[in-house]
Amino acid sequence: MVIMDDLINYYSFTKEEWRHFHNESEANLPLTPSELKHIKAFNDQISIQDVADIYKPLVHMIRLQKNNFDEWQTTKARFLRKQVRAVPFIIGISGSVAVGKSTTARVLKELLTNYFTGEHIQLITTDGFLYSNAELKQRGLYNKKGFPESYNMRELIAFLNEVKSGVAVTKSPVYSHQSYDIIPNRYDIVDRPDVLIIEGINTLQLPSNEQIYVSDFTDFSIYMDADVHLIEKWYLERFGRLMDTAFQDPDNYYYDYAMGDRDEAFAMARNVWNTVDLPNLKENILPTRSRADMVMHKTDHHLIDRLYLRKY
Ligand SMILES: Nc1ncnc2c1ncn2[C@@H]1O[C@H](COP(=O)(O)OP(=O)(O)OP(=O)(O)O)[C@@H](O)[C@H]1O
Ligand SMILES: CC(C)(CO)[C@@H](O)C(=O)NCCC(=O)O
Repeated sequence: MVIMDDLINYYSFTKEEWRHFHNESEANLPLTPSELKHIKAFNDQISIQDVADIYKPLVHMIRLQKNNFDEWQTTKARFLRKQVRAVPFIIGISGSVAVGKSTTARVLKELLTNYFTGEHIQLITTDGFLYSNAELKQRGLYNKKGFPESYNMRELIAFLNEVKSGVAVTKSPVYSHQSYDIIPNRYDIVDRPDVLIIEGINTLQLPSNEQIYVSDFTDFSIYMDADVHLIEKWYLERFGRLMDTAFQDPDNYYYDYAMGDRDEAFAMARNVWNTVDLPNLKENILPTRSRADMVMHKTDHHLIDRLYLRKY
């Protein structure tokens, strides 16, 4: 297997090296109590040291990149004698199921909202573009949820095209982990954001039947990476936590498992990991890693130990 250090087109940094890449004024800005509260509210296990060491320089770098992006959009519009308009900057976050994409996406949203004063930052997940369970069953894909063919990529790309084109009120369908299905007629509204973060296992994929890809719309892409055995551990740990919380709700898809034998429930979860999520990681997600602008590598306790930044 190719490891990232082998790739000649990436800079590789330890956490210690990376944390020095900041702009002095921002580095001195402490995390505000309200930011800390928000971050802890959605994940009380996250390392706040990582938020300071990793995400603050990252947010500063994204600021510089977005400034460049805005300038080029203006220059290009003037060259083409078109009206200058704000074009959303889109950040894609990819990686395995349970590697921590949602957590990273939410931390980033929180920090961007605080540091990009006055700008409108939105976050969506590609989960909403999965086919419904009924449709998946009809297509013989029910046991392939998360695989490239289980998503309506055409709809996802049309959505991103509308967002980039400046269409007001674009609709992103909603997936529920509670019902394990798409919620009919429910949408998240994306309304001309300055930055849109799009999180999902397929944000770096190249579907074979499309001419245009999600990555054609992203301006910065991040791949969350970790050893597969650790990711499996996190998957099962999360399952255990959900067994004690969300699955206790009679409307939850996994309610019967939460009420039944615990070992049996874990055997089922292990089986889903081994037959769906792990093969998907190996066949369809990991091969997209070398297309990312940045790879964040995590180790025990979700701590980030290395970062890779594309040189060119
Ligand atoms: N930085 C972190 N610190 C501590 N725990 C974390 C961190 N990131 C993620 N986790 C935990 O790891 C598990 C998976 O994280 P998360 O739900 O963010 O993953 P995901 O990649 O979005 O997964 P999925 O694709 O299944 O939605 C969760 O239980 C989450 O609480
Ligand atoms: C919705 C996805 C595909 C991606 O977030 C994932 O969380 C999922 O449900 N995978 C299917 C197998 C499983 O339940 O883990």
